Amino acid sequence: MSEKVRVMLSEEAVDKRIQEIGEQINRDYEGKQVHLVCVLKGGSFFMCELAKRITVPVSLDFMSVSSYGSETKSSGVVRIVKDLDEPLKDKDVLVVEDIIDSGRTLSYLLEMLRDRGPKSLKLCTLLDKPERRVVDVHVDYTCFQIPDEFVVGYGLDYDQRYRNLPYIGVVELD
Ligand SMILES: O=P(O)(O)OC[C@H]1O[C@H](OP(=O)(O)OP(=O)(O)O)[C@H](O)[C@@H]1O
Ligand code: HPA
Repeated sequence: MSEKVRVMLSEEAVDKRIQEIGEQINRDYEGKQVHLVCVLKGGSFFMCELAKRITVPVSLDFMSVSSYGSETKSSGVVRIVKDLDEPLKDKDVLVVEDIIDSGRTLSYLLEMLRDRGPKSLKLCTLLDKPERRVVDVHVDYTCFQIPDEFVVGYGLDYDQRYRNLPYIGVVELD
């Protein structure tokens, strides 16, 4: 059996939309410094492209989380695998993610980060699959809402592969 990737969102479409979102962030954060928090691994490609388009002062930090074992996955409890290097106290924090699916990861993570006392806390995602939502999450910036299909590329993986594709695609098996 071989795999093919069907393009859902071309590289040009993704780049154009990231530019638009970057401009919106520049307007919203005028006069401030935005502290971007990247959720690894998937968020890293989007974070880099977004950061290049932001013209207000930017600082960056990275964290990695994983759901607890399969039994508790549906509880949405996440374990910090790599924590942030810096405190969030009094910072204007913008969490950058590749995708919001059930909403469990981000809902839990945002609560955890809010407890660290940022001045503001917002969420920016490359992709959102609203049909899959189980837990409500307020998303401040969404590049694309997509249908309920398993996507790869731009940081998103299928069994750790395809993260490096410069577009968003759907893996199809022949
Ligand atoms: O809304 P949810 O249903 O919680 O799903 C979204 C989460 O799943 C993906 O991460 P994943 O665990 O695949 O990690 P990765 O970024 O390292 O691939 C994605 O990056 C989000 O963090
Ligand atoms: O569609 C997806 N693709 C890759 N990883 C994911 N994690 C949640 N949804 C997805």
